[in-house]
Amino acid sequence: MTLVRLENISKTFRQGDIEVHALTDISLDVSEGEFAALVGPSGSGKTTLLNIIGGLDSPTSGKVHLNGTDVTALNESQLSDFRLFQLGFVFQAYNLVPVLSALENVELIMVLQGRAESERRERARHYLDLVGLGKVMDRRPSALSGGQQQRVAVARALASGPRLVLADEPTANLDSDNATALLDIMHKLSHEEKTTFLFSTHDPRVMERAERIIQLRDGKVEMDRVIADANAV
Ligand SMILES: Nc1ncnc2c1ncn2[C@@H]1O[C@H](COP(=O)(O)OP(=O)(O)OP(=O)(O)O)[C@@H](O)[C@H]1O
Repeated sequence: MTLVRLENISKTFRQGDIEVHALTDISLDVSEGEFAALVGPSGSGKTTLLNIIGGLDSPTSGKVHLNGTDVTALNESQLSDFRLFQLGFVFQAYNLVPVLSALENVELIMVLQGRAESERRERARHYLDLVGLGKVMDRRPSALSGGQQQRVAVARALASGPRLVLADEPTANLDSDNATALLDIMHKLSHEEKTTFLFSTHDPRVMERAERIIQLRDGKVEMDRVIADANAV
């Protein structure tokens, strides 16, 4: 089933008299369960595309359909609800709240979703266990390594029950071993939880683990290749 459908997406940024064509006429589909990497040189449009799919930015023209909803037609309050219930985000900077424990950080989005405390706690523990942090869930982010903090961010994204997880350079601040370990965890979760992942990366070792590679250049899709069947583990 198609989860994301991009139709003729273009994005132009204007800086004074200068126009930057960040994305030009991008059309592509992402199916449910895919584990796909968005790759391409710096400035090729990866972040812009992820932001548009995630409703954090709007295209200059074109449409984004996610799970049957025309994201580009939503107003601000519909968009924030949509993001809260349908999407999980993992950013380059882990974006954890420093005064909260790992467990409380994972619970936070579920608080906003209005989930009951017992359910929140149970889900947060479950996902922290799955990412291998069961023993350190009471620690604050400052007492965790970078790799562990990013695993908290992955647990947080998944615990909210999203249809799609968008990850912008999730391994950019990690060394190679931590980067591959994080990707292995994301990959495992994408199969076990049947969650769709779309992540951007520069890292060749991270790219190797993708089941589909969408390569951008100058704001256009230069190559789009399925490496493995997303349903085969
Ligand atoms: N807010 C903005 N205002 C003006 N230009 C922008 C803005 N955001 C992005 N751009 C431009 O759009 C183009 C695409 O940028 P984008 O950040 O999407 O690329 P990227 O592939 O994610 O790069 P990187 O790998 O370095 O993060 C670049 O030319 C960038 O300078």
